[in-house]
Amino acid sequence: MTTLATPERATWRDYLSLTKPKVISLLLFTTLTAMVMAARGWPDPILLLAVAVGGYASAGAAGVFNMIIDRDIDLKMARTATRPTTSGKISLQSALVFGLALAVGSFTLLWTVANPLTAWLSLAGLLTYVVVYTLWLKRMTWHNIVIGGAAGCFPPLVGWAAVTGDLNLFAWYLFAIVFFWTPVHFWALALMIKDEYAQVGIPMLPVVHGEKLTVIQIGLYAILTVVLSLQPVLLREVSWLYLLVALVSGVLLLQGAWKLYKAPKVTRPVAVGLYKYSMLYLAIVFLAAALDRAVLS
Ligand code: HEM
Ligand SMILES: CC(C)=CCC/C(C)=C/CC/C(C)=C/COP(=O)(O)OP(=O)(O)O
Repeated sequence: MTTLATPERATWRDYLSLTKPKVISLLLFTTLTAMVMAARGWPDPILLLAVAVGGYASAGAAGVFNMIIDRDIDLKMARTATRPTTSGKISLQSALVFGLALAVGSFTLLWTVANPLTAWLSLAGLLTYVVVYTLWLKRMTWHNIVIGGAAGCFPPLVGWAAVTGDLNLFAWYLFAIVFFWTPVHFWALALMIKDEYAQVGIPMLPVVHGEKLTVIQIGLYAILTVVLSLQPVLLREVSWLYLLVALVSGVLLLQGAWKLYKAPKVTRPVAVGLYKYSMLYLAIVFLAAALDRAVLS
């Protein structure tokens, strides 16, 4: 007698993995620290909680839609091959319902507890990631990261708008810091997995123009990131504490990029080092700005 294999049931962990929780942890960190910067101290705890939940749900929905759209290429890359959308553990329909529920829930929560601007900014981040990056540019041009990377710059605007109901020049500087940081973060990683991208035909910079040009671009974007990160000091939005931290962590970022440039050949430890440090760098800069504005002003 033959027994029919029953498909493995998806658990809550599978659904959680669709939201890319590790990536969201840093996105959300930029949102919550931007709230502290805007409030110059602790924001209202109910607002903080609503923005944390709404921000997670919005970025999570973006991750779900990305995994639905990209399941053909995700299946062929070792890093992404076991995602529930590629293994079939979560059906397309279930993923779609989950993503839509997160997106609608997030928009409603942010609109009602924060304000309409916050809800719209969050939706703009989601749409930039899904439509501009995933659907439009990712498979078309190596500029995908620079232009599509704007998606990841919305979280600090979301946090700022939730507290103030508005945006100012300083909030846009936070956007710009993440904007110029993203290519450093992503291309350092792309250097290590360029063969996988080449295999599935994704035109990431190291695949299209090689390692040397990628390393030069990483250096230029690292310089722009550090220069931009110092501008809020000139605007007197932050003071000596932030200046000190941004300078030291910025020098370390530049050092990482320089090490990559000087190496005769890109080696995994150097690229991994910069990739990992890039994430610490962003967290440190945002934390320093939040502390500076909360404690020193
Ligand atoms: C277009 C923009 C971006 C692209 C294409 C990108 C791409 C990636 C990729 C492919 C990974 C590897 C994930 C894995 O190992 O499965 C990664 C990791 C990560 N990214 Fe990004 N990223 C972008 C922007 C951002 C932004 C704006 C943030 C946060 C502010 C961020 C935070 C992270 C974190 C925290 C990780 C580590 C996740 C882990 O350890 O598994 N990324 N990114
Ligand atoms: C405010 C708001 C909702 C903002 C959303 C911002 C957002 C979700 C940014 C995500 C960045 C990211 C993980 C890109 C990787 O995509 P990939 O397709 O290149 O990576 P993969 O190969 O791991 O799927």
